[in-house]
Amino acid sequence: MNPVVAKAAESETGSGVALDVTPTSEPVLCLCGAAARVGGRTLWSGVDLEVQAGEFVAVLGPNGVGKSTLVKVLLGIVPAAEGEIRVLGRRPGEAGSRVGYLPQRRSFDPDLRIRGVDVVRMGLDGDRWGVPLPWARNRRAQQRRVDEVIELVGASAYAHRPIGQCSGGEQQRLLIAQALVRRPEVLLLDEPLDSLDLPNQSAVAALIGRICHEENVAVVMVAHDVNPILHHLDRVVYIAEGGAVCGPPSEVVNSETLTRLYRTPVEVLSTQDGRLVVVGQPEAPAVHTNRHAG
Ligand SMILES: Nc1ncnc2c1ncn2[C@@H]1O[C@H](COP(=O)(O)OP(=O)(O)OP(=O)(O)O)[C@@H](O)[C@H]1O
Repeated sequence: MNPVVAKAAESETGSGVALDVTPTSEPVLCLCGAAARVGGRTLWSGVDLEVQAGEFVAVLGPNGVGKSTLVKVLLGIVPAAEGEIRVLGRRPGEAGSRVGYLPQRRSFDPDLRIRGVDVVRMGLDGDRWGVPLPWARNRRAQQRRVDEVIELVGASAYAHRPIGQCSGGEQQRLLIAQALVRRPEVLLLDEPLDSLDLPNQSAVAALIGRICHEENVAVVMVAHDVNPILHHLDRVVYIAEGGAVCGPPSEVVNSETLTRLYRTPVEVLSTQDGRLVVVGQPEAPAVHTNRHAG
């Protein structure tokens, strides 16, 4: 269930057996025997997970099982009921801007005049109510970073338009830019593909995969549908009433494991190009309540 972190290779020497320990980096996220309880109810327990820098991990499972709660536990918004949680070697909530967060999607009012570039900038100075830092040198550096991250997510063409006039996919890229603007080492994304059409789902999934692997950012992403992200993923965490399973997609995303976890027949098919397709996975509801706030 838990990925192997420490690797020790035994090598024969003339006088006996020596331990040649291969150095491995510290995991950026670590849950050990973690449990979450809300409203007096245990949502999940016994969750073991380690995430390394540059790994893309999806949190999957049916509605209401506690996927967003897992993200909130990592953020320190919801305290873990049991177990040990470390985020960049510290307790949840203590790593500050080293952790980027994109909450579950809220749509922007079409009449909202604030520009995409301003929304991205709020990732830098939102805690100061968008009032820029006074020093000109800092302002220039901030502007450069805002431009850079907008370029990174491919939003330059529309970043100066009012965000309410941008499409759902464009808004989502700008929000990802906002979450990235402080160069986080960990990015926590709560259903960033929700309510996007299929081409946008795969474009945004590819963007997140690229940021994760090229910028060495550890990404934990809550998702309902594994298909758009499957071929970018390093690991998945499946939570269901039957428990939680962590592992590489091929070990977790298979008919037997998912049928057991979902307690309903789920079939995983393999396409000619080696991609997995999940069929029969319980659908997300058409309407989401806004209980993710806070
Ligand atoms: N503060 C709270 N008090 C009581 N119950 C809560 C609280 N927050 C969440 N819950 C409940 O905990 C359960 C898990 O919620 P969570 O949002 O983590 O699930 P989820 O797997 O992300 O769901 P979805 O797929 O529908 O987004 C839900 O039944 C929810 O109603």
